[in-house]
Amino acid sequence: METGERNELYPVFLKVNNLNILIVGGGNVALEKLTFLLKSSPNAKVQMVAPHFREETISKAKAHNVEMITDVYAENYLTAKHIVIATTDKEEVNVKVYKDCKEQNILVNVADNPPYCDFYMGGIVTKGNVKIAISTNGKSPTTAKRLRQFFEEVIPENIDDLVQNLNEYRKTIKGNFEEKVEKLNEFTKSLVEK
Ligand SMILES: C[C@@]1(CC(=O)O)c2cc3[nH]c(cc4nc(cc5[nH]c(cc(n2)[C@H]1CCC(=O)O)[C@@](C)(CC(=O)O)[C@@H]5CCC(=O)O)C(CC(=O)O)=C4CCC(=O)O)c(CCC(=O)O)c3CC(=O)O
Ligand SMILES: NC(=O)C1=CN([C@@H]2O[C@H](COP(=O)(O)OP(=O)(O)OC[C@H]3O[C@@H](n4cnc5c(N)ncnc54)[C@H](O)[C@@H]3O)[C@@H](O)[C@H]2O)C=CC1
Repeated sequence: METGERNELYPVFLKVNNLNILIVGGGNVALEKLTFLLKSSPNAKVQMVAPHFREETISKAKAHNVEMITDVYAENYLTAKHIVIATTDKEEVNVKVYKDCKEQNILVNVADNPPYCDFYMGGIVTKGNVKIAISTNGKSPTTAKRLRQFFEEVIPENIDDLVQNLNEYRKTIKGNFEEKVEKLNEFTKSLVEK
């Protein structure tokens, strides 16, 4: 069914190893969000705060130097944070996290709760230097997951060779900016010609 709706979210590729991320909660949802975050960005700087952490969450966190603080959420944990993900089983705690973040202009995602998200986590495909992020505008996370699996399958592993080769080639091209752009476009046009 064509509804005429359009995804107006703006994707960015964050250097999360330069940013301080807080995950509130240490249960199943925290583990899911942490797992996808670290799968894409193994060096992300993450701190977690929860009164209780599940075993699997602890193993994952330890393997990636994620700091775990055993405590209930309090506003002081937002200090110096850029991005916060709330995953607790207490609606009122998640809403408090959301409001505290809004007051401090910190980007916040209440997992699985779109009205309380400044941004959504997406499906992510990584092949060497190439990364594709997928969003269904929050309409169907399952579709995002299936598309991620589809692109993981169809995008060739050696796509990174093309990137590396063109990176070398662009260093060797002489001339001004326009001439370089023209050469690179000429060199790669067969990729999009039917
Ligand atoms: C809006 C968003 C906000 C956010 O959390 O950021 C959101 C919201 C919700 N998710 C829900 C459930 C599920 N989420 C998944 C999976 C993923 N969810 C992810 C992102 C997002 N989920 C954001 C939108 C992304 C977009 O725009 O498409 C992915 C892509 C990335 C990630 O989690 O890091 C990751 C796949 C990663 C991968 O595999 O690559 C599965 C599938 C499964 O696990 O098999 C299910 C069960 C099936 C189902 O319900 O569809 C529910 C209902 C909860 C309830 O029942 O109450 C809501 C709430 C609602 O929709 O209202
Ligand atoms: N598990 C799932 O796949 C799904 C869960 N949900 C909902 O998401 C919420 C979380 O689910 P789970 O992660 O499975 O629960 P969980 O019980 O595994 O984890 C909840 C976490 O929140 C922490 N927590 C509780 N109070 C806190 C506080 N004041 N400050 C900081 N942390 C606190 C707990 O210590 C625990 O680590 C629930 O409301 C659930 O209904 C929704 C859809 C799917």
